[in-house]
Amino acid sequence: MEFEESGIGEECGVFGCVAAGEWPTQLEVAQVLTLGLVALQHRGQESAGIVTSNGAPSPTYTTLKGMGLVSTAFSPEALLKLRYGNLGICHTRYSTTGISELQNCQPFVVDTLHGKIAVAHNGELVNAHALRKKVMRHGVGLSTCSDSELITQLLALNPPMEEQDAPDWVARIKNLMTETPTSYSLLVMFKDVIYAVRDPYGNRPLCIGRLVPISKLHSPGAGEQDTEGWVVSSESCSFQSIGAKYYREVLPGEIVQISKHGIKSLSVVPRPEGDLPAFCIFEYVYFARPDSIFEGQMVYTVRQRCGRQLAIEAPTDADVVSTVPESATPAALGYAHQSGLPYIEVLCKNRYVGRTFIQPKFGALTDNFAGKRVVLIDDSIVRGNTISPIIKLLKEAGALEVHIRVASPPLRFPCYMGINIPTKEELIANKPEFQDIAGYIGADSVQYLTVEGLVSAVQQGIASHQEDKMISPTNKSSKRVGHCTACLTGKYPVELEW
Ligand SMILES: O=P(O)(O)OC[C@H]1O[C@H](OP(=O)(O)OP(=O)(O)O)[C@H](O)[C@@H]1O
Ligand SMILES: NC(=O)CC[C@H](N)C(=O)O
Ligand code: SF4
Ligand SMILES: [Mg+2]
Repeated sequence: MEFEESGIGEECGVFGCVAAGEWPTQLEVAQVLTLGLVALQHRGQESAGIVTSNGAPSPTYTTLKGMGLVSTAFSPEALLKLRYGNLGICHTRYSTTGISELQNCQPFVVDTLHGKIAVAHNGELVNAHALRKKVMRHGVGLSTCSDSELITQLLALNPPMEEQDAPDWVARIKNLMTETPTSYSLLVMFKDVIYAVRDPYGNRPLCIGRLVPISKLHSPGAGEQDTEGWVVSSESCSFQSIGAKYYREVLPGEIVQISKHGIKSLSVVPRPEGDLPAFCIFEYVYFARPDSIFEGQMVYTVRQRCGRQLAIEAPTDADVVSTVPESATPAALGYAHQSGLPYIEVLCKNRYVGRTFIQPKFGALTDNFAGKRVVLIDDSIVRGNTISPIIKLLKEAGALEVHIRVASPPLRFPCYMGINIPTKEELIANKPEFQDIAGYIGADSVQYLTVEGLVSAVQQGIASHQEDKMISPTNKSSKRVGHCTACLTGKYPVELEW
């Protein structure tokens, strides 16, 4: 069998739920957690884990972990064990630090001076190596190579300013933020609350939703008194599958407490003076589900805008516009709309062929394009493994010309913040062949969206009221909008130690 990798690795998904009102709750917290996690499956398929708590003063935590997809990681019998949960957090993993095995599977649960905490993490610590040594110097033993275990242990450490008798979680989380600037979106469960945390750069997403009765879901009159519970998720797409209303995003550097009494913003930790937020721009380009909302805008709409911008920057003399399914479709529609060319489908994707299994992944919808000049849109070219066989297929099936337009700039640099990008040498944009990329992949022409074009397509939809919401009284630097583009530009949001 022949294998050839394509694309860039996903990331992780975190999800949490706290039942509102009286406990024990009537809300099926375990079911909400499982459904929420299934909706984040695109962010990681290696393993999954769920931890629930009954929320009592000396709480009982129930933990389930398994390898593979959410649907296969837990047996129905095992899920029954979670039924007394009044709150819980869960995680679906794509490993970046520490191999894909059960002991690295999240959430991590450790006992601290004040009781057990459970931690779910999306991201990757840029200073994990040095921090590991530092923590070990304190006499803390680490049982895995995972940076998420490191976060858990850092939270368990007494911060310098803490009192002995009661834990000060804000102080502990701030201490973590002092030790490591990025990249993490975290859910920390302690007894009867969940702390939702985004690093000061806001590199990874995190948002909050409100569970309301189905009858009130679409009613504008549904008020706080109708709240059945609170949910928190890497992406808002999961709210649709559990009947929750989008509430708001957790801000960069913010620590939000979620309890049965509601949502409370405890603090917003500032970035160093002058530093902009650095939300991963590739969430918009490729990772996120198109029905998710970031920074007040739907990912699908941003992808369409990228396609429109691409049509402005790289117009093509052609007959039809099409997509490399799945994720490039909104950009292709945007390109078609802007260029005035008709949009048609030229490829049929076999959804049962895995990411690394070379061919046949696509079939040609010959009748739609034989004898025509095709502009084919993809959202990204990474190694270049996907696009070449497609061009060959389309030409053999009768396309007169195939012009490739890419709705993001060439990827040239590795990511150290939670995404597995191939090594520099593996990236097609760094190879000598890139000088004649069209000839190399067999296209009639190839053009990419510029960095400026991508950034403007992303940022023009961030409404000024959204920008205002990002201002915190203590942190004027969070006033402005900013995105990480490091894999495209080599400009990392923080100075790297290697
Ligand atoms: O240049 P390469 O290394 O081949 O990778 C680039 C391709 O990988 C991704 O798609 P993927 O096949 O993951 O599927 P999707 O578009 O359906 O999400 C991306 O959308 C590109 O099409
Ligand atoms: N992709 C991620 O967010 C991974 C989280 C963490 N670094 C892990 O490897 O488990
Ligand atoms: S380097 Fe690229 S993939 Fe990594 S966080 Fe930045 S934009 Fe996202
Ligand atoms: Mg693709």
